[in-house]
Amino acid sequence: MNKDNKAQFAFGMVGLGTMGRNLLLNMADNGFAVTGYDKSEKMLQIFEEEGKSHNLKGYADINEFVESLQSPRTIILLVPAGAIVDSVILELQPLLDKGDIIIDSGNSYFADTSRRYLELKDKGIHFFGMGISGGEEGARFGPSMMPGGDKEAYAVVKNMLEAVSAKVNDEPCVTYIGAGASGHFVKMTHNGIEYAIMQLLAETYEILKNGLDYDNNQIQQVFESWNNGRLKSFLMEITKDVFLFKDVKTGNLLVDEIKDEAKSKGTGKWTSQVAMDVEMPIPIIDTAVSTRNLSKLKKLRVELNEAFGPTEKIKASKDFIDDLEEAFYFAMANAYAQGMHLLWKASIDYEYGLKMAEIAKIWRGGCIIRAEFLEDIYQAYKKQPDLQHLFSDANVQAKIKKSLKGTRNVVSSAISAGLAIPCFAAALTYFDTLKTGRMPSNLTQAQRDFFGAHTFERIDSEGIFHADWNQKNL
Ligand SMILES: NC(=O)C1=CN([C@@H]2O[C@H](COP(=O)(O)OP(=O)(O)OC[C@H]3O[C@@H](n4cnc5c(N)ncnc54)[C@H](OP(=O)(O)O)[C@@H]3O)[C@@H](O)[C@H]2O)C=CC1
Ligand SMILES: O=C(CO)[C@H](O)[C@H](O)COP(=O)(O)O
Repeated sequence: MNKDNKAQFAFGMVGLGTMGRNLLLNMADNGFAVTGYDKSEKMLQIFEEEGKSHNLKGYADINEFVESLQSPRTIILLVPAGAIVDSVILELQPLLDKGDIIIDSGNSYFADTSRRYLELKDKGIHFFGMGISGGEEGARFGPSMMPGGDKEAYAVVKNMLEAVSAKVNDEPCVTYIGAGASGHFVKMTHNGIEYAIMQLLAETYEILKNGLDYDNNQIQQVFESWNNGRLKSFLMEITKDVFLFKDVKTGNLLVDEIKDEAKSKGTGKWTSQVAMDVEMPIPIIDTAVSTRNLSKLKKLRVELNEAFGPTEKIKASKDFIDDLEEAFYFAMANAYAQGMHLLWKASIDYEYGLKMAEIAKIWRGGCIIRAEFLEDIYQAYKKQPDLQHLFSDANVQAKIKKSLKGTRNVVSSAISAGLAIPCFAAALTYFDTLKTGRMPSNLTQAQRDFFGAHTFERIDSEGIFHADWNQKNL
């Protein structure tokens, strides 16, 4: 540390918890001069201890922290989303100069990012939202990052972000996402897909455990074999390992000792809420959010389980595990397709200018939803940048077609046995609806017009029509 020159660090981090500390250490590993600020003394100590081989420093005083940064000051926030981000910005603002940069890298709600950008723009401070994914390990050794908004400020940090990000085929898993709050919108959608895939893995576990009576060891083997094939993904990989992890307290497998009530921090819910706002159907993600909420109704579930009785076993054919692999592939593909479709629509409605291929490309490494299948998504949008829906791509279509038979067998067998597979079922019914040339929605329109004079359109002429349904024109 150079004591004669106070402003010695190139990048500063506010929040030295799981993500902030590890990203900062990653930056230090890559040769960047970094400093951090956290109100927790404990976090500062851990940070300095873990980073002792580097020339870095942590501050408990925000004034000293800001003074230690070179101009233009570049400060990344990795604090809990919501009011804390506003309070940190409020503390920083009087200490900053025009041209300084704040990057919010937490899971902030995208509308908050738009508001903060405008508030800080008035004061001459650059602000942009940047989603980050990869958890603790990703932050430490290479995350996927989704910066969007202020292009001028992005140019200042581009090289650093590319250096610290994950790499796939030597290409960085970070790119300029688009205008406005697009970085946080894309990260929110990433998390929506994350919820869907996690729920599909949970339902697969349910089928194997309660439908087929597999023990944890057998379940682990199924996931392990799938992870060596086209279903290879980060979530599949960690899930297979969960089934081997021993509880220190009981010596049993830890998974069996964990309560069946799933918590959430909000990004999945926001994805569903926003999808409703922009009228994009993403029922697998919606169902994954609702299923976490259903899991919280433990007392009611136990009461109704006693009232209605247990589920039955699945009468499995010898190829059932192969069918299950197809069903997982099918439902997973639908989940990614729904997320991408939402991004396609948001890009139009919010004028984000998203490059869909680039998004798939930077999700192939570093992030929680990284998966083999993202290569197919990347290639599809690379070939056709304006592709509305992933399932219009010929390569994806061919693969989906091949997995349909197994999917129908798994979904119908599980439903017949009374097993709860909400996301598998949502995937299949979404797909079947999407490929219905003429839906029964003409009846919905007739009903709306009948009870509320809401009008309808006709197939044989342009215009808006209303019928006097009470005349009983039978
Ligand atoms: N964990 C993950 O896998 C991922 C998290 N994220 C997002 O990243 C953000 C950070 O998450 P994560 O690192 O897990 O959270 P942590 O809780 O581990 O870390 C947040 C840190 O910020 C500190 N902090 C809180 N308020 C202030 C303040 N006013 N000034 C300075 N420091 C403060 C906290 O201190 P204290 O504990 O004392 O309050 C804590 O050390 C969140 O938005 C999260 O959603 C994004 C991707 C992955
Ligand atoms: O952003 C993440 C990964 O990409 C976080 O891990 C995410 O916040 C987890 O969400 P939840 O707590 O709602 O399951």
